[in-house]
Amino acid sequence: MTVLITGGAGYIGSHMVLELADQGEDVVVLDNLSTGFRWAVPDNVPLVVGDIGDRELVMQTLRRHKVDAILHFAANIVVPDSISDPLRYYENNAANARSLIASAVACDVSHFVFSSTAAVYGEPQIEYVSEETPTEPINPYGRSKLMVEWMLQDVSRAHAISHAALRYFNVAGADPKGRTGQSTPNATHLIKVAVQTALGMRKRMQIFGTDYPTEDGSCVRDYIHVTDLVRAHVNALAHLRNGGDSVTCNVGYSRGYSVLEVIEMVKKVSGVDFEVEVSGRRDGDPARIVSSNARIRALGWRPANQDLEQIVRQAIDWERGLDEKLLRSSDLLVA
Ligand SMILES: NC(=O)c1ccc[n+]([C@@H]2O[C@H](COP(=O)([O-])OP(=O)(O)OC[C@H]3O[C@@H](n4cnc5c(N)ncnc54)[C@H](O)[C@@H]3O)[C@@H](O)[C@H]2O)c1
Ligand SMILES: O=c1ccn([C@@H]2O[C@H](COP(=O)(O)OP(=O)(O)O[C@H]3O[C@H](CO)[C@@H](O)[C@H](O)[C@H]3O)[C@@H](O)[C@H]2O)c(=O)[nH]1
Repeated sequence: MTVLITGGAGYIGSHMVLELADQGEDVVVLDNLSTGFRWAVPDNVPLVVGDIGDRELVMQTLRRHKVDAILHFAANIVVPDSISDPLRYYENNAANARSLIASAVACDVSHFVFSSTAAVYGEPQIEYVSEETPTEPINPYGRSKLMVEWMLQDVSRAHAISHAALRYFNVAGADPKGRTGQSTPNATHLIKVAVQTALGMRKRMQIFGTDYPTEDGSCVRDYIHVTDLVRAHVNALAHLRNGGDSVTCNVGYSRGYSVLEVIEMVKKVSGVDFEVEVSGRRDGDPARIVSSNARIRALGWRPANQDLEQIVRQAIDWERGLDEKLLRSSDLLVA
């Protein structure tokens, strides 16, 4: 039994590859390297460079490697880009996912684990978001992900394929052994931006709003370490392989930190009092979004890396080594 990991050369997917390879699972990666890196896939893991929307290539890969499960990470992920170029997001995140699911059904793949997002909830006015909270996405990114959840629900009813939709909260941190991490050059995520500012790669950073109805006025998020996140996929896959029903689960720590708290932590860990300016609110930011994680815990998931200080320390360590890694990588030379 082989697991196909789409987007396995990207940030989260490359951690998933390492986790499964460390466990001795047979893995194959499909990635078009649009935002991923060849070096992020270990040499002993087969990498098929191509697109999830390429039916022929996908079906050939599924058959050749006798794939029984797909972990589908490949997508476009920048919310503001999804607003300025919605059709690209519907094409890649929804239409290409439809094509991938069709290939999976045609090749009798048994299980499908999908990278969904807390963005499907929109702006919930609730302290802890459960999977029963209404899904009201407010941008094309969140909508494109919700469409795939719907497709999977219908397809799992009609065909012999079970699925898990995992709604990630805010993913951060890096592989504790330093093998991979968040490498996207222009990433917009708070911890990445704050770390880059601490390391002098940006002159200053902005806080998008301090007038929210939260304790200190800045937005509150549920930051989850990427290694705990990928372990949730291991639990979800085991559940499906043991004959469990299709399931939708939040994956977060059920604990919120404000933007100001995160920035303070990055300053403390880096020892650099970098420049921060308060600017206006960013479009589409909910004031607070924190998970209830009872359902994924019921599948046996137990987080192990909840310490924000540790998450930030590993993000800093990774960023420090990244420049050299990018310079050495053939991806950059090709670009
Ligand atoms: N990073 C977060 O905080 C976060 C939060 C919620 C959900 N997610 C979801 O997790 C998944 C992984 O995100 P990430 O942060 O690792 O992003 P990423 O950009 O680092 O990884 C995406 C990978 O998919 C590949 N890819 C994109 N389109 C493809 C296609 N059509 N065919 C083949 N490969 C393709 C890219 O080259 C890249 O390697 C995404 O589905 C994203 O929506 C991420
Ligand atoms: O330079 C920055 C960057 C971010 N923020 C704030 O920090 C918070 C977190 O922002 P960010 O790290 O961009 O994450 P989110 O917008 O919460 O979205 C992330 O988390 C979602 C799940 O909750 C995923 O779906 C998205 O892909 C992922 O980008 C928000 O309040 C932002 O306004 C700043 O103040 N300054």
